Amino acid sequence: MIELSHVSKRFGDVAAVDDISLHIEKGKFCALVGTSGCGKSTTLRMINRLIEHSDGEIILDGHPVAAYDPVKLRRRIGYVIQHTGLFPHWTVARNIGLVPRLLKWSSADVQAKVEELMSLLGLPVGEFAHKYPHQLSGGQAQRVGVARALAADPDILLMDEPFGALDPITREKLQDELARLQSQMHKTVVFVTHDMDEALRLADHLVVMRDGYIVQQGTPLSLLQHPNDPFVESLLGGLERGLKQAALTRVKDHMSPMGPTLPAQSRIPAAFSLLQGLSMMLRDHTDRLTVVDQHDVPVGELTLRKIVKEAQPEQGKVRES
Ligand SMILES: Nc1ncnc2c1ncn2[C@@H]1O[C@H](COP(=O)(O)OP(=O)(O)OP(=O)(O)O)[C@@H](O)[C@H]1O
Repeated sequence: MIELSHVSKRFGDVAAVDDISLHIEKGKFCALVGTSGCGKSTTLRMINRLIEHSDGEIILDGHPVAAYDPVKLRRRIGYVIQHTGLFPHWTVARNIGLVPRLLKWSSADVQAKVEELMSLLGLPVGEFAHKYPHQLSGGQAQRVGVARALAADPDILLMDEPFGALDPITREKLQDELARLQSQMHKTVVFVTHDMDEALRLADHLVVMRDGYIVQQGTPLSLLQHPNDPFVESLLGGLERGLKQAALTRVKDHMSPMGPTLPAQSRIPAAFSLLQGLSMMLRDHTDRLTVVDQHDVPVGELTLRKIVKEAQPEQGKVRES
């Protein structure tokens, strides 16, 4: 658990972070979003004490960060940045094993951990263990960066624009993989991004910052339903807010029981989103879909009427998946 209480950071006369309070529960994914220079990276770096805060208190697992030895603190917190920060003259395997070696793990344990993480992140050991960073694509280097951050099995992972330098397709792929890893590992993640779609896709808790302070925070769906400020509304996509909300809402939570009429021909898996349902209706020129489970067995139906109804803020439900 991470708790920031009335935290500020001044650089001379500049208030980079101004009296922010934030509670991040254990195992949750928190995304910090906002325009350039609003204090996102400073907030992140105060958590692992790369930057010391000027005021307020930052608590990790019940203890103020100020009470930890900064070097030991950083070894137990994973940290991933945009340009990986890999050592260029070290192989992939050596880069990933850095922190376990510093923690004096045995070489057998380091090697086992490195191999486990490489396969978890889709980097076949035989192909990549002995490569150097300059021999990797941007996406592969970023995977190595994530593996290195996870090597000592930290409870907390800080990620500063980790996918910011990647092309959109690689970026989306790594977002999917991070979501998959998080569903298995349940780390407490603090993730900085400029990209609202990335934040909406990954976060349990979304924090919108401007000029050093927090404008609004909550679940992605609650912010989409009730932005409290024109700045938040425009960051959330203005007119496209309804579509983003539909993208976060699962068919299974809003389908109706099978009706007495013949099932619709078009079928949608229950795990898909209402946005995918809407797209399928447009493609198939229909206002009704049969919802199927993972074995392709019909379990309900989804109607256009229901999607439109769910898009109303009063009717929407907060996402729990
Ligand atoms: N070491 C420093 N010395 C002086 N000012 C700094 C320092 N680091 C950051 N700042 C200032 O603090 C403010 C917040 O910077 P920060 O890097 O946290 O913003 P950010 O939201 O992460 O920006 P970006 O999205 O562009 O990375 C900016 O005005 C920046 O110029």
